[in-house]
Parts: sequence; C-alpha cells; structure tokens
Amino acid sequence: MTAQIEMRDIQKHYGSFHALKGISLTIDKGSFVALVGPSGCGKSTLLRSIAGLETITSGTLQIAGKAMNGVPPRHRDIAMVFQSYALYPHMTVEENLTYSLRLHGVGKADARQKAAEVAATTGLTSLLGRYPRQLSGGQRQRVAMGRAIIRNPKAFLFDEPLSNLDASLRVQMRKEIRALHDRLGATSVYVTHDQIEAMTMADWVVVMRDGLIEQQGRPLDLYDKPVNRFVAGFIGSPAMNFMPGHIAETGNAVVLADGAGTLPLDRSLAPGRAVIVGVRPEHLDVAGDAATFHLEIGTVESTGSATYLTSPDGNFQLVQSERTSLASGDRLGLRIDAAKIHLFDPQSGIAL
Ligand SMILES: Nc1ncnc2c1ncn2[C@@H]1O[C@H](COP(=O)(O)OP(=O)(O)OP(=O)(O)O)[C@@H](O)[C@H]1O
Repeated sequence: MTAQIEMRDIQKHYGSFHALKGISLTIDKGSFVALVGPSGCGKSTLLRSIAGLETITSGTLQIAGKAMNGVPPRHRDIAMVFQSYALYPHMTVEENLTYSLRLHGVGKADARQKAAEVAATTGLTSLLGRYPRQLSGGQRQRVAMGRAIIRNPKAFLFDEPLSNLDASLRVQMRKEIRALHDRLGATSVYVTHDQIEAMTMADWVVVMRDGLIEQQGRPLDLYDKPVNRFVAGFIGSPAMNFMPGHIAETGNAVVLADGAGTLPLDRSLAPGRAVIVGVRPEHLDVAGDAATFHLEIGTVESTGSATYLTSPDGNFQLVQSERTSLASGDRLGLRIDAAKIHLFDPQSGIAL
C-alpha cells in the first residue's frame, strides 16, 4: 500500500508571494523523510501541497506513479497528523478511531475490528472507552496516529506533531513514531523545525530555505559535508562556529582574523584567499602548549555531563565532556584536527 512520492519543479505562489521556488524531490517508498528549515521556509506549504490542501501553481506531483495535480485531498489516500491532535472531544477513543471509516460506509462490526487492531499497534487497547480529556498528551498523540493508520493510507504526513509535548515525552514519541513507521512499512514525510528530531528520526533529511532545497541527504552526511554555510549552521547543536580568516603563505593553513592564531588544513588553497572557517563546538580540543589558536572565555556553563564555554561576544562556543576549573576572563589555547575544519567562500557561502 505504501507509495513513492515524486515532485518535479514545484512552484507555489500565494498572490505575489513566491513560497515554493522549484522543489524537486523523490520520497522513496518506505522511507522516512524529514523536511527542516527556519520558520517561513515553506516546509508546511510543501507538505500541504502533497496532501492536496494547497494547489500548486506549477510543476508535477505524483503519488504511486499517478499525477495528483487537481486530485482532491480525500482521493489522494494520504493521512496527515498535526500538532493539534484535532480529536473529537465528545467521542471515545474508539469512536475517534473509527469515525472516518464509518464516514466511508464501513459497517460497525468491521470498524470495531479495525479499531481493535489499530489500538493494539499503537498501545491504546485499554483506553478505547475513554474520552480525549481523560488522556495524557502522549496518549492523544497516539490516538491521532491511530486515526491516521486505520485508513491504511499510501503515506503519512506529519506537521510538527510533537511540538505540544514536553521534552521527555517528545523523546519517547520520536521513538514510537519511528517504530510505528518501521512496523507498518510506511512512507512518511515529517515537518519539523527541530533538527535533532530530523536527524534522529529520518533516513533522509531535506534542508529548506526561502522556498528552495539547500541540501538533501542522509543525516550524518549533512553533518559531515554541508554544501554551504547555511546548512553547516543549521545542522548540528550547538551550532557550528564561524570565523573570518585568510589562507596562509604556505597554502595549507588558515590565518584567523584578529590575531587569534592559525588552523592547519589537510589540503592546499590559493595563498591570501579570504575564507570563512567553520568549526563545530564538539571538535575543539583544549591544547596547552600544542595550541594553534586562542579563545577568551566569557561564560562557563555546565550541565553535569558537558561543559559549554562561550566567548565574551557569544559568537564562539566549545563543548567539553570533562569538567573544568576555567572561569570568565581566562584565555584558552585550542587545537583542532585539520580534517574537521570546514571552509566557506565569504561571498557565496559555498563550501570550499
Ligand atoms: N495562505 C497564505 N497566504 C499567503 N502567504 C502564505 C500563506 N500560507 C503561507 N504563506 C507564506 O508562505 C511562506 C511559507 O510558509 P510555511 O507555513 O510553508 O512555512 P514553514 O516553513 O512551515 O514555517 P513554520 O515553521 O513557521 O511553520 C511564509 O512566508 C508564509 O507567510
């Protein structure tokens, strides 16, 4: 039943506003794809276009090999799960689950049977007689998913389904949704602004900005090989540090601006060329005598398992797993593996 979703050069205009500027994306059958990007980048618009809740201005959208342009949402065989669960408050869990089946003319006994199956899959068996107000946030989320599953759709579309839940429940529901996806062999498209959610749940992550796809790939490939400064800064938490500099006389080192020091490179570039250096907070080592550059410490924060050291201007951060006796005002010697250094063109932001 699950299906591939194929998009070719999709454009969406809201009046004079150009929300999607040419999206081409293949969502493989059975895959879990996350759409991420800053607020307003068009991820919900793209998801709603797949569902048929928005009409695309141009381009083609196919589900299971069939063109969907002009096909109304109810004939697309797709289920959508939102953050506001949209459960009917005056119906029990069972009635909420079977509502759409009954609407489509499925008999009462068959619908009950189906509800029992779905309840077993989603851990709702003991809650079938309850009303939504008698459920926790996580249980309501499961009913919303159960309601999506029950129609055996070709694909699941999730629009920030977990943003109403507290942090620990969110972590648990992440695992549940992914496990459910695997059990059902579903095709899932998941919109989130939380890149950790995207990285941990998805097989394939699509990073969007301003109505365009900046990069798509496997989660760790995006982390290791961002194609530009935007993706580098968006994927990874805490975010990558960026510093201006230029290539040294030798060609295989970067001289940082403001006399902070130099960084080794594992390749050669044109001497004198201006660059933006990117280093991840977790890739910096405190080095003592082996330091190649220095950082002044502004704040020291410890969570117990990690220590976060931040520069006085807040623009540079490093994370250490050891505790530290360092304090504000200390000058810290650092080093980094040449292989972990990212370079970007200062004008275009493209990775060098
Ligand atoms: N019906 C509409 N009419 C006009 N503009 C719209 C409409 N719906 C969305 N937009 C605009 O299109 C752009 C993309 O919106 P969209 O909801 O897809 O963003 P998003 O990436 O999902 O953001 P968020 O994370 O904030 O939900 C935004 O600039 C938004 O203001």
